[in-house]
Amino acid sequence: MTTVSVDGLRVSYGKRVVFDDLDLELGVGVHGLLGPNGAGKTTLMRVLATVLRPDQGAVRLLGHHIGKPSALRQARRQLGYLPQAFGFYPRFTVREFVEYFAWLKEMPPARIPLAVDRAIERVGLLDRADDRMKHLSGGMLRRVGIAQAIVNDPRLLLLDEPTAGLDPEQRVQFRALLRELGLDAVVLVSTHLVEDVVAACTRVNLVDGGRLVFTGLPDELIAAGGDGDSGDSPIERGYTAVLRGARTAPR
Ligand SMILES: Nc1ncnc2c1ncn2[C@@H]1O[C@H](COP(=O)(O)OP(=O)(O)OP(=O)(O)O)[C@@H](O)[C@H]1O
Repeated sequence: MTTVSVDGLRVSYGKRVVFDDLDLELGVGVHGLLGPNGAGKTTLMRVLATVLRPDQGAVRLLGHHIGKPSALRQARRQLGYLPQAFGFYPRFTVREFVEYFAWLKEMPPARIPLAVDRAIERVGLLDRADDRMKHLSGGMLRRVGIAQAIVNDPRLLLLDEPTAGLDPEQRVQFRALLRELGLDAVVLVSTHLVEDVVAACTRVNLVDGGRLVFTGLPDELIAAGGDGDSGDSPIERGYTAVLRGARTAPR
Protein backbone atom coordinates (compact mmCIF):
# COMPACT_ATOMS: atom_id res chain seq x y z
CA MET A 1 0.00 0.00 0.00
CA THR A 2 1.29 3.45 -0.87
CA THR A 3 1.41 5.59 2.22
CA VAL A 4 3.49 8.48 0.95
CA SER A 5 2.93 9.99 -2.44
CA VAL A 6 4.40 13.04 -4.05
CA ASP A 7 2.96 14.28 -7.29
CA GLY A 8 4.35 17.05 -9.49
CA LEU A 9 6.63 18.40 -6.77
CA ARG A 10 8.42 21.65 -7.44
CA VAL A 11 10.81 23.09 -4.87
CA SER A 12 13.16 26.00 -5.27
CA TYR A 13 15.38 28.17 -3.13
CA GLY A 14 15.10 31.57 -4.75
CA LYS A 15 16.18 31.10 -8.35
CA ARG A 16 17.67 27.64 -7.74
CA VAL A 17 15.14 25.03 -8.76
CA VAL A 18 15.91 21.77 -6.93
CA PHE A 19 12.88 19.72 -8.04
CA ASP A 20 10.65 20.40 -10.97
CA ASP A 21 7.82 17.91 -11.38
CA LEU A 22 9.04 15.06 -9.15
CA ASP A 23 6.78 12.07 -8.52
CA LEU A 24 7.49 9.54 -5.77
CA GLU A 25 5.57 6.77 -4.04
CA LEU A 26 6.62 4.92 -0.89
CA GLY A 27 4.98 2.04 0.92
CA VAL A 28 5.78 0.31 4.21
CA GLY A 29 9.44 -0.76 4.34
CA VAL A 30 12.89 0.77 4.43
CA HIS A 31 13.64 2.97 1.42
CA GLY A 32 17.18 4.12 0.75
CA LEU A 33 17.66 7.58 -0.72
CA LEU A 34 20.92 7.89 -2.60
CA GLY A 35 22.38 10.64 -4.74
CA PRO A 36 25.43 12.83 -5.15
CA ASN A 37 26.05 15.96 -3.06
CA GLY A 38 23.50 18.60 -3.92
CA ALA A 39 21.10 16.14 -5.61
CA GLY A 40 18.20 17.21 -3.41
CA LYS A 41 18.01 14.46 -0.75
CA THR A 42 17.81 16.82 2.23
CA THR A 43 15.37 19.04 0.37
CA LEU A 44 13.06 16.08 -0.27
CA MET A 45 13.34 14.97 3.37
CA ARG A 46 12.45 18.47 4.56
CA VAL A 47 9.37 18.58 2.34
CA LEU A 48 8.19 15.18 3.63
CA ALA A 49 8.95 16.27 7.20
CA THR A 50 6.63 19.25 6.56
CA VAL A 51 9.30 21.80 7.44
CA LEU A 52 9.75 23.06 3.87
CA ARG A 53 6.73 24.11 1.88
CA PRO A 54 6.94 23.17 -1.81
CA ASP A 55 6.20 25.73 -4.53
CA GLN A 56 3.87 23.28 -6.25
CA GLY A 57 2.68 19.71 -6.11
CA ALA A 58 0.56 17.41 -3.99
CA VAL A 59 2.12 15.72 -0.97
CA ARG A 60 0.11 13.01 0.72
CA LEU A 61 1.46 11.53 3.95
CA LEU A 62 -0.25 8.56 5.63
CA GLY A 63 -3.54 9.41 3.98
CA HIS A 64 -3.35 13.13 4.75
CA HIS A 65 -3.07 15.88 2.12
CA ILE A 66 -0.70 18.15 3.98
CA GLY A 67 -1.99 21.29 2.31
CA LYS A 68 -4.73 21.49 4.96
CA PRO A 69 -3.76 22.61 8.51
CA SER A 70 -5.81 19.91 10.32
CA ALA A 71 -4.32 17.17 8.13
CA LEU A 72 -0.86 18.61 8.66
CA ARG A 73 -1.23 18.30 12.42
CA GLN A 74 -2.47 14.71 12.12
CA ALA A 75 0.46 13.79 9.91
CA ARG A 76 3.00 15.45 12.23
CA ARG A 77 1.89 13.37 15.21
CA GLN A 78 2.80 10.22 13.29
CA LEU A 79 6.05 11.47 11.89
CA GLY A 80 9.64 11.05 13.02
CA TYR A 81 12.43 13.14 11.54
CA LEU A 82 16.16 13.16 12.05
CA PRO A 83 17.50 16.25 10.28
CA GLN A 84 21.02 16.28 8.86
CA ALA A 85 22.01 18.76 11.59
CA PHE A 86 19.97 19.43 14.69
CA GLY A 87 20.32 21.90 17.51
CA PHE A 88 19.88 21.08 21.19
CA TYR A 89 20.06 22.71 24.58
CA PRO A 90 23.49 21.59 25.83
CA ARG A 91 22.33 21.32 29.46
CA PHE A 92 19.46 18.96 28.63
CA THR A 93 20.10 15.36 29.59
CA VAL A 94 19.53 12.68 26.96
CA ARG A 95 16.27 11.74 28.67
CA GLU A 96 15.08 15.36 28.86
CA PHE A 97 15.86 15.91 25.19
CA VAL A 98 13.92 12.86 24.00
CA GLU A 99 11.09 13.69 26.42
CA TYR A 100 10.90 17.19 24.99
CA PHE A 101 10.27 15.79 21.51
CA ALA A 102 7.66 13.40 22.84
CA TRP A 103 5.76 16.44 24.17
CA LEU A 104 6.18 18.32 20.89
CA LYS A 105 4.68 15.33 19.08
CA GLU A 106 1.66 15.55 21.40
CA MET A 107 2.08 12.03 22.78
CA PRO A 108 -0.35 11.09 25.56
CA PRO A 109 1.50 12.15 28.77
CA ALA A 110 1.00 8.78 30.48
CA ARG A 111 2.84 7.02 27.65
CA ILE A 112 5.84 9.33 27.60
CA PRO A 113 8.19 7.99 30.34
CA LEU A 114 8.14 4.40 29.04
CA ALA A 115 8.35 5.46 25.38
CA VAL A 116 11.35 7.70 26.14
CA ASP A 117 13.27 4.94 27.90
CA ARG A 118 12.45 2.45 25.16
CA ALA A 119 13.66 4.84 22.42
CA ILE A 120 16.89 5.51 24.32
CA GLU A 121 17.37 1.78 24.85
CA ARG A 122 16.83 1.05 21.15
CA VAL A 123 19.78 3.29 20.25
CA GLY A 124 21.90 1.71 23.00
CA LEU A 125 22.23 4.76 25.23
CA LEU A 126 20.30 3.78 28.34
CA ASP A 127 23.48 3.93 30.43
CA ARG A 128 23.96 7.58 29.29
CA ALA A 129 20.32 8.65 29.73
CA ASP A 130 21.16 11.07 32.55
CA ASP A 131 24.24 12.57 30.88
CA ARG A 132 24.00 16.10 29.57
CA MET A 133 23.92 16.47 25.80
CA LYS A 134 27.08 18.62 25.84
CA HIS A 135 29.05 15.67 27.25
CA LEU A 136 28.23 13.27 24.41
CA SER A 137 30.40 12.34 21.43
CA GLY A 138 29.29 13.14 17.86
CA GLY A 139 28.14 9.57 17.20
CA MET A 140 26.21 9.49 20.48
CA LEU A 141 24.46 12.76 19.60
CA ARG A 142 23.43 11.20 16.29
CA ARG A 143 21.95 8.25 18.23
CA VAL A 144 20.02 10.61 20.51
CA GLY A 145 18.73 12.23 17.32
CA ILE A 146 17.50 8.82 16.17
CA ALA A 147 15.89 8.24 19.58
CA GLN A 148 13.87 11.47 19.38
CA ALA A 149 12.78 10.51 15.85
CA ILE A 150 11.41 7.11 16.92
CA VAL A 151 10.01 8.01 20.37
CA ASN A 152 6.41 8.25 19.12
CA ASP A 153 6.57 4.97 17.13
CA PRO A 154 6.15 6.97 13.92
CA ARG A 155 4.36 5.51 10.93
CA LEU A 156 6.57 7.68 8.74
CA LEU A 157 10.23 7.94 9.71
CA LEU A 158 12.62 10.23 7.84
CA LEU A 159 16.31 9.85 8.63
CA ASP A 160 18.79 12.18 6.96
CA GLU A 161 22.20 10.52 7.03
CA PRO A 162 21.60 8.64 10.29
CA THR A 163 24.76 6.54 10.00
CA ALA A 164 27.12 9.52 9.60
CA GLY A 165 29.52 9.39 12.54
CA LEU A 166 28.42 5.97 13.83
CA ASP A 167 31.19 3.46 14.53
CA PRO A 168 31.03 0.10 12.66
CA GLU A 169 29.48 -1.77 15.59
CA GLN A 170 26.79 0.88 16.06
CA ARG A 171 26.13 0.96 12.33
CA VAL A 172 25.45 -2.77 12.30
CA GLN A 173 23.10 -2.43 15.27
CA PHE A 174 21.38 0.53 13.69
CA ARG A 175 20.75 -1.39 10.46
CA ALA A 176 19.06 -4.12 12.51
CA LEU A 177 16.89 -1.45 14.15
CA LEU A 178 16.02 -0.06 10.71
CA ARG A 179 14.88 -3.47 9.47
CA GLU A 180 12.72 -3.83 12.57
CA LEU A 181 11.19 -0.35 12.16
CA GLY A 182 10.51 -0.99 8.48
CA LEU A 183 8.24 -3.92 9.25
CA ASP A 184 5.29 -1.64 9.93
CA ALA A 185 6.38 1.91 9.07
CA VAL A 186 7.49 3.83 6.00
CA VAL A 187 11.16 4.57 6.59
CA LEU A 188 13.15 6.82 4.26
CA VAL A 189 16.88 6.92 4.89
CA SER A 190 19.29 9.14 3.03
CA THR A 191 22.85 7.94 3.02
CA HIS A 192 26.14 8.13 1.18
CA LEU A 193 27.01 4.63 2.34
CA VAL A 194 25.69 2.26 -0.27
CA GLU A 195 26.43 -0.65 2.10
CA ASP A 196 23.60 0.70 4.29
CA VAL A 197 21.25 0.16 1.36
CA VAL A 198 22.35 -3.42 0.74
CA ALA A 199 22.15 -4.29 4.43
CA ALA A 200 18.95 -2.61 5.49
CA CYS A 201 16.79 -1.32 2.63
CA THR A 202 13.91 -3.07 0.94
CA ARG A 203 13.93 -0.52 -1.89
CA VAL A 204 16.25 2.16 -3.16
CA ASN A 205 15.67 5.53 -4.81
CA LEU A 206 18.41 7.46 -6.54
CA VAL A 207 18.11 11.17 -7.21
CA ASP A 208 20.37 13.24 -9.40
CA GLY A 209 20.01 16.81 -10.53
CA GLY A 210 16.54 16.99 -8.98
CA ARG A 211 15.26 13.91 -10.83
CA LEU A 212 14.41 10.45 -9.59
CA VAL A 213 16.68 8.45 -11.87
CA PHE A 214 16.19 5.02 -10.30
CA THR A 215 13.69 3.31 -8.07
CA GLY A 216 13.74 -0.42 -7.43
CA LEU A 217 15.18 -3.22 -5.37
CA PRO A 218 18.78 -3.07 -4.16
CA ASP A 219 19.45 -6.15 -6.32
CA GLU A 220 18.16 -4.29 -9.38
CA LEU A 221 20.59 -1.44 -8.71
CA ILE A 222 23.37 -3.99 -8.34
CA ALA A 223 22.35 -5.61 -11.63
CA ALA A 224 22.59 -2.24 -13.42
CA GLY A 225 26.37 -2.17 -12.92
CA GLY A 226 29.01 -3.91 -14.99
CA ASP A 227 32.72 -4.67 -14.73
CA GLY A 228 33.53 -1.51 -16.63
CA ASP A 229 31.78 0.78 -14.14
CA SER A 230 33.74 2.44 -11.39
CA GLY A 231 33.13 1.39 -7.81
CA ASP A 232 34.54 -0.93 -5.17
CA SER A 233 31.42 -3.05 -4.73
CA PRO A 234 28.65 -4.33 -7.01
CA ILE A 235 26.17 -1.74 -5.73
CA GLU A 236 28.67 1.12 -6.16
CA ARG A 237 29.12 -0.01 -9.76
CA GLY A 238 25.32 -0.06 -10.20
CA TYR A 239 25.09 3.43 -8.71
CA THR A 240 27.74 4.75 -11.11
CA ALA A 241 26.11 3.06 -14.10
CA VAL A 242 22.66 4.49 -13.36
CA LEU A 243 24.06 8.00 -12.89
CA ARG A 244 26.03 7.76 -16.13
CA GLY A 245 22.95 6.51 -17.99
CA ALA A 246 20.75 9.27 -16.57
CA ARG A 247 23.25 11.98 -17.45
CA THR A 248 23.68 10.86 -21.04
CA ALA A 249 20.00 10.18 -21.73
CA PRO A 250 18.06 12.99 -23.42
CA ARG A 251 15.80 14.82 -20.93
N1 LIG B 1 18.77 26.97 2.12
C1 LIG B 1 19.21 26.89 0.86
N2 LIG B 1 19.30 28.00 0.10
C2 LIG B 1 19.72 27.92 -1.19
N3 LIG B 1 20.07 26.77 -1.81
C3 LIG B 1 20.00 25.65 -1.10
C4 LIG B 1 19.57 25.64 0.27
N4 LIG B 1 19.60 24.37 0.71
C5 LIG B 1 20.03 23.61 -0.32
N5 LIG B 1 20.27 24.38 -1.41
C6 LIG B 1 20.70 23.91 -2.73
O1 LIG B 1 19.75 22.95 -3.17
C7 LIG B 1 20.39 21.86 -3.82
C8 LIG B 1 20.00 20.57 -3.12
O2 LIG B 1 20.55 20.58 -1.81
P1 LIG B 1 20.29 19.39 -0.77
O3 LIG B 1 20.89 19.81 0.53
O4 LIG B 1 18.87 19.02 -0.81
O5 LIG B 1 21.16 18.22 -1.42
P2 LIG B 1 21.63 16.81 -0.83
O6 LIG B 1 21.35 15.79 -1.88
O7 LIG B 1 21.03 16.59 0.50
O8 LIG B 1 23.20 17.01 -0.70
P3 LIG B 1 24.29 16.37 0.30
O9 LIG B 1 24.51 14.96 -0.16
O10 LIG B 1 25.50 17.22 0.07
O11 LIG B 1 23.77 16.47 1.71
C9 LIG B 1 21.88 22.18 -3.81
O12 LIG B 1 22.22 22.77 -5.03
C10 LIG B 1 22.03 23.18 -2.68
O13 LIG B 1 23.09 24.07 -2.94
